[in-house]
Amino acid sequence: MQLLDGKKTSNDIKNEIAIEVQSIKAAGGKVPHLAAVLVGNNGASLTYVGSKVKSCQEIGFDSTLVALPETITEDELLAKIKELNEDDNLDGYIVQLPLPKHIDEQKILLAIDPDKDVDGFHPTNFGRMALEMESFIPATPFGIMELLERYKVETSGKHTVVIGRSHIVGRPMSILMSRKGNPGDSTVTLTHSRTKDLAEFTKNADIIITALGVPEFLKADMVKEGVTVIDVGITRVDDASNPKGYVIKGDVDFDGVSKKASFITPVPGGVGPMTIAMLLKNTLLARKMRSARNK
Ligand SMILES: Nc1nc2c(c(=O)[nH]1)N[C@@H](CN(C=O)c1ccc(C(=O)N[C@@H](CCC(=O)O)C(=O)O)cc1)CN2
Repeated sequence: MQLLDGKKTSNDIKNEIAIEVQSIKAAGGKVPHLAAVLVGNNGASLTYVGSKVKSCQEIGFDSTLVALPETITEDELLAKIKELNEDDNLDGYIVQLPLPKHIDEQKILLAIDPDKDVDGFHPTNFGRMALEMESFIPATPFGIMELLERYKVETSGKHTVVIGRSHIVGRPMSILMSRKGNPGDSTVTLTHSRTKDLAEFTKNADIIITALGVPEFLKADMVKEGVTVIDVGITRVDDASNPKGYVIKGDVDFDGVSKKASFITPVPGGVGPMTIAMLLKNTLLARKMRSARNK
């Protein structure tokens, strides 16, 4: 069994980007600038946005944290988005999800300038991704593709079962794995909460990508020998004995499934850190595209 080490791989990617930033600086160019919009005080979102800003500082990007109160109205947030779209000093930005319930997420994501949409959630980028054109690819699926590539996992002609149809992970993942190329060229089944007999699909899968958010639901008897398992689930489970007050659990019963798997991601330290690294990669791409447009 080979562990797909997202922590190590994400550090490699950050180092590679840091080297590119040094060359941009040496050539007198402008370094990439990422902004992160955080609405409210959701504990997990604070952690993730904090990591995004810290990573920018580590690799030499400019970064801006736009922290807004939970009580902000939809119109006020849309006004902020307009400001960020018009800010010439900014290459890309993200709006951290989830947003408070009184704000229509879809409306906010639609308002983001597709050229600055480094999360790749705008329909323009989503459509370009589906059509195999250059675009920003949502960071979590992009990170999974990068792990498969760097660890040379064979995906061509394989049966990939994706569990979960969220717009952030499952749906884009199913598109990427069915696109031409390597990784890709897979035969994909997208399963979800209404799928009957899920285990019938997982038992026949060569590759399973699970993004359900149900701790340890994928058990050893639901997979075949030699399977590749990508665990996107990150659930915080209360644990008074832990100094943080919680432990992080993936969707996969790691101890059981890893005995049958040929490749598997851990949680934590698998897909999560890759999400941050690929956001930085998208931001570097945004900078390059902007400087090419301004020539
Ligand atoms: N605008 C966006 N919102 C959200 C995205 C996104 O890509 N764009 N994805 C997730 C949250 N996320 C990044 O934003 C994210 C999730 C997890 C990790 C991570 O490194 N996890 C660690 C565990 C850390 C912990 O929870 O203590 C791990 O798996 O090792 C990074 C980023 C939803 N929102």
